[in-house]
Amino acid sequence: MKTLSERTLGLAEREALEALQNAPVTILQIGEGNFLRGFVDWMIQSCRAQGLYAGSIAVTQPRPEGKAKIDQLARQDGLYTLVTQGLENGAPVSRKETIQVFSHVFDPYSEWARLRDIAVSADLQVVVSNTTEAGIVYRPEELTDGPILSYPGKLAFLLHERFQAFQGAPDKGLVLLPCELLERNGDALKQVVLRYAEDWNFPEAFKTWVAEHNRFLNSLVDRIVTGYPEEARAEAWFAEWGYRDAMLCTAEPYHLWAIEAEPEMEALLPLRKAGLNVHWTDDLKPYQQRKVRILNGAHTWMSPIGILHGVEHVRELLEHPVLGAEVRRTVLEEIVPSLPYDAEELRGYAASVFDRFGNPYIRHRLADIAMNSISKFNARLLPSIRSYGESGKLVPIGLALSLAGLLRYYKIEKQADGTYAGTSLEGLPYAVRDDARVLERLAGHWVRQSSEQRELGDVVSGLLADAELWGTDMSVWQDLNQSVTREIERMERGGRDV
Ligand SMILES: NC(=O)c1ccc[n+]([C@@H]2O[C@H](COP(=O)([O-])OP(=O)(O)OC[C@H]3O[C@@H](n4cnc5c(N)ncnc54)[C@H](O)[C@@H]3O)[C@@H](O)[C@H]2O)c1
Ligand SMILES: O=P(O)(O)OC[C@@H](O)[C@@H](O)[C@H](O)[C@H](O)CO
Repeated sequence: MKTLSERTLGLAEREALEALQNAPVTILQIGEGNFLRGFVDWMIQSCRAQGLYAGSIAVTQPRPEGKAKIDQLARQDGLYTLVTQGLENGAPVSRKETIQVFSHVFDPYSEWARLRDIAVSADLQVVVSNTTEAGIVYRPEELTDGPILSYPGKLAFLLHERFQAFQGAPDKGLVLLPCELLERNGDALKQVVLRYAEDWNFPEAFKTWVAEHNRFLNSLVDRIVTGYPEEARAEAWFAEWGYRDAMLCTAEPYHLWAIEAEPEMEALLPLRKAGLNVHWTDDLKPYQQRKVRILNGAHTWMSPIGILHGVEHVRELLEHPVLGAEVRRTVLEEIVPSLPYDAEELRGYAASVFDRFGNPYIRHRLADIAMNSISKFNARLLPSIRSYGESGKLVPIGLALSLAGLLRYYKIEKQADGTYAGTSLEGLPYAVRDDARVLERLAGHWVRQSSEQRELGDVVSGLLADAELWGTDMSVWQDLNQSVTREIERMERGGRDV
């Protein structure tokens, strides 16, 4: 069977592809991952299909490891299939689209000059990225003629080239739209870019141009993009379509992009005009807190606990007689009251989130969500716990249970191959993926339980007091040590799962 490429397209699609390949590159995309392909690229496709957008996207991967995917996408002439499945206004929908938005697909490490040429082109207007939360970080790097390794470093270098090419012209600044799930992601990116500019002794005039004539927009993205489906489902689709697609991506119908900028930005990106659920807003915070604390908080509540109980997917957990009810109750009775917004509206949002989690067409693996759970816990659940702890109130049981589940999940040991693994409540091993220093630290806490024969309560207090992990000392919050210890003991006895 053939693989999706220009050759598998019909005549009209082939003509559209030719037009795309000749379109100006108005957007540079740093990131070949599932999320951008199931969200931003699909939105640009929608604008183009309605004749609202004439530009095209050049896409590169942010780090050397992404080369295989970029090469595959290039072999497919930049084409991939997006299947959107789920409930829309209560009715099932299943849409298949061939996304055609990429006019250039290349590896920036072997084609650095090509990336530079795009960065200094007068056509370029926007840079979008998604490099995970780990991508927007400062790591000291030597200034060379390129390639620059990190994403913010690349951006600092490329903006400097652009600044020089246009002699700092105010109207040649770019709009930067990072999609990483970091609070105020635009501000974070700008800060790191300016730090590289400082390190590399770029002139003050450049830093002023970056700060004043480039727009680093803060935004909040919301869509569950589950990437390549299970093998059997993919194979069934390929048989039906008559071609294979290694870049196939799946997503839910729901989407929201809240962007802190004035609605006039539509002149650049006509997203609302295209009928997309995009909100230009002057205050992102309510969107951010609502989504991260409710949707992502529920995900991070259920992943460690679910894995410990042998549950594999989000929907399966929601259907679990004990855990499903408990996660709903925790969100509605503990997380919602901890947020400073209209409770009715928040409950409505939570209900829509549970509907999305119950989407029968997508299987969202808890093991995928569980990656980097410590930083996720800190961003998603800890703020709710803190709002009780710091006001001297008892941390309610569902939130204490989330912490108990997390700590028990990270009861890990280093394996011969350098990876870390834990053991589920049923005695089955599972792999734990997180930052190397975090894993070492957590394994260290737990190893003391056996080597020094310490009580579980002592290990839990040591863990809660470890501000290196949480950025705060949680052991000072009323009775939290006791309730977390009690929940771990109860879990070990199978107490909540009968
Ligand atoms: N998938 C979703 O449902 C979803 C929804 C909203 C937000 N997000 C955000 O998108 C991010 C990526 O999700 P995805 O589904 O596209 O995953 P993915 O694995 O398909 O893509 C990850 C991307 O990040 C890059 N990357 C990974 N680690 C990096 C690092 N240390 N430095 C630079 N680049 C790095 C990879 O090269 C790749 O481009 C998530 O971390 C999350 O913040 C995902
Ligand atoms: O993508 P991650 O790994 O940062 O987080 C896993 C999920 O919580 C996340 O992808 C949500 O599905 C998404 O944020 C929904 O918009």
